[in-house]
Amino acid sequence: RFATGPKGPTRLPPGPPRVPIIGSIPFVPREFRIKGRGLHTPKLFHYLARKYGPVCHIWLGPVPTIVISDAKILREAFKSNNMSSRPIMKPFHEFRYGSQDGTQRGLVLSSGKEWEDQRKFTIKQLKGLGLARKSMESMILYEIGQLADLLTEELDEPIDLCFKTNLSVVNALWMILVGERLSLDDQRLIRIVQSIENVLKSAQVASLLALLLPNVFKMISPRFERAKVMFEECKSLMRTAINAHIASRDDNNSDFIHVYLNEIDQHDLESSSFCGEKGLQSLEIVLIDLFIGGSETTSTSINWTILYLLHNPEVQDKIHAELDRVVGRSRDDPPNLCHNLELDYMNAVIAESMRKSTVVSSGVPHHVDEDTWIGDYFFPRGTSVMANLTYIHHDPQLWENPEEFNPDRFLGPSGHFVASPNVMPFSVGKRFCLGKELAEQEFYLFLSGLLHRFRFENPPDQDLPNISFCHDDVNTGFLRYPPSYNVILRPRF
Ligand code: HEM
Repeated sequence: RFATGPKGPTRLPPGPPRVPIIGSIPFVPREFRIKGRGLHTPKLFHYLARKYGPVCHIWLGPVPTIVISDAKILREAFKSNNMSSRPIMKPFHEFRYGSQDGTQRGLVLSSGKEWEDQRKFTIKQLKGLGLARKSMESMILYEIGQLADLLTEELDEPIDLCFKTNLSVVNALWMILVGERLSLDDQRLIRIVQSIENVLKSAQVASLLALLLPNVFKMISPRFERAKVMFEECKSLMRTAINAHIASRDDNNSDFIHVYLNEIDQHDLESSSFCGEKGLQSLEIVLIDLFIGGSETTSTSINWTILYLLHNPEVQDKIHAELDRVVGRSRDDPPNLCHNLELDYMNAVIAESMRKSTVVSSGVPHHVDEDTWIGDYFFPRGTSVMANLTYIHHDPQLWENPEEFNPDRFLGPSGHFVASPNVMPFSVGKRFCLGKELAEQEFYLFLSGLLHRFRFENPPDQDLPNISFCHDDVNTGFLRYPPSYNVILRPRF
């Protein structure tokens, strides 16, 4: 396990004290502990960064977690091979065809050669399936058209957009991965979206503690059983889709499941994660990882952006003016990927929204495999490492008035969009989000497509929810959700 001295791992960076087994939890100030829901991780990590500096630690149970809150150090650290695996996450290996030692199938929680092989294959296939080709774009545009038509039936009245955008984003992914187009009221689609939502909501970061004390957690927490049921539901949906592909193997088919099954056929070495039954299990979990990784993240980012626009109507006016100038005002010609190059203000709004919302607020934990120095900071073997992305996105040394929603910070002197390396919602380094390119394209196409068709307004009787970071009381989980709100859609033409 970790490099220990008589009092635990040697040379940990600064951090709060701890007691045996439950670690630093008793020393976490009350304001960051939310009854029944665990720790408010984004706020707690902010507090740790301010109190203990850019690299500090906290004991979440019996294992120390190092929290990196500095953009430069994070880039260096996550570039290292020594920090690109995941901590052993028992008891979740039980859901994911894992072994007793906690190793598991799939992309998000696997490590070593299995992770490398699965990641390399998935990235190659996502590209091959058309990320760079027209087909992917037209699939997403079709979904946006469907969503816009559905929303047209609910114009001029307050609606909650979240579930609808989520349905649409999952449907686009379903088409890309499974090769099947579902209608937005298809009961299967609704079940998939609900199951993914439930898995994510039951997997709070606070249950990190649970991961670290797996047997205690399993015995006492109803959350574990709930998460297990939800995950099994997702698995059965994926297995049905895989079996349907196996039953009708068609060489003209080029969706993800099809190419993965072809890959399984190429492997007969038992040690390979693509071999035989293990390959089929890997495919199931990879699909779930892609759906879980790619659905709520994208739709939640869209929902944050719409809320920022309700707070800043002048920003929405500028977007509309730019869309009218670059794209025009015809329903038959929605914004596409070529327009993106000319939509500087839209790109600035997206970057600012990604910065402010940071939907995956602390990334996914990494594991230190070998003692490692990053500059002056020592990372002992066996510790977990988390990226304090929300803090980096609000770091006053990087951002002027970080609480302000100000897309202009990403415009150069001639009004062109200038990206910043310090906006890192997809994390950085060896393990950065493998869906980044797809997510960026979807986010841009959905947002610009909806804004092309509609104007978003705050219902007259609704007080806009407070969105400042210190008022965020809802977020204890892996994802940072916006507070719930309604919106009125007005047609633009
Ligand atoms: C706005 C949308 C998204 C955001 C903000 C986001 C963010 C992230 C972050 C922060 C990580 C953790 C990286 C790390 O461990 O350092 C991650 C991992 C991952 N994401 Fe995304 N993501 C998004 C969309 C997507 C999409 C569309 C997909 C796929 C369809 C996807 C699939 C994954 C997978 C499979 C991983 C695990 C990668 C690995 O462990 O190697 N994500 N994402």
